Amino acid sequence: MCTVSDVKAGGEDRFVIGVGADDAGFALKERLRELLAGDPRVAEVRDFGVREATDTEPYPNVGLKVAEEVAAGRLDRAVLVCGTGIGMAITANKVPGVRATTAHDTYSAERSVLSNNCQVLTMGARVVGPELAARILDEWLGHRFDPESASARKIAVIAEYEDAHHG
Ligand SMILES: O=C[C@H](O)[C@H](O)COP(=O)(O)O
Repeated sequence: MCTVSDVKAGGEDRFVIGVGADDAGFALKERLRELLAGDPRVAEVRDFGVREATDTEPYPNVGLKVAEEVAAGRLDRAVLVCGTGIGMAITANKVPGVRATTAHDTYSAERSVLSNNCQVLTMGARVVGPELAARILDEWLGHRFDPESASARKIAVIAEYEDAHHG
């Protein structure tokens, strides 16, 4: 499995993005996966399942698998979908170094990157419709965190706590 750094080493600046869902989020994940596959800002999409709407794999199993890939540097970002997005966010945030957020509007999607440097976006298929979800995804792909920004020192507090308590 090539790592993100391998992709980046080739001068590739586009995202390597993982997607995952549970049965409640399967259909929306499939739609977002297709959008990502056709987006010029995305180099590769890796699908961590579920692969059918009848697969009742608990969402934490999928969320942890994807979040660990982000933490390991094998994914730049990830999109996780469940019924509300909440369970996937709670799950992904258990992995040290991962910042996941649920966003059901474009402003939150923008600030999740620019203020919070979130690598993981979660959405709830029972909360947001497919067209708005597509808009939110498009907004999210359009921003990159600025490590020189004023937000960086605030995020550093989170990282320092993690290192001190989970390092
Ligand atoms: O956050 C949890 C998700 O919304 C999941 O899809 C539904 O979980 P539940 O079946 O425990 O309500």
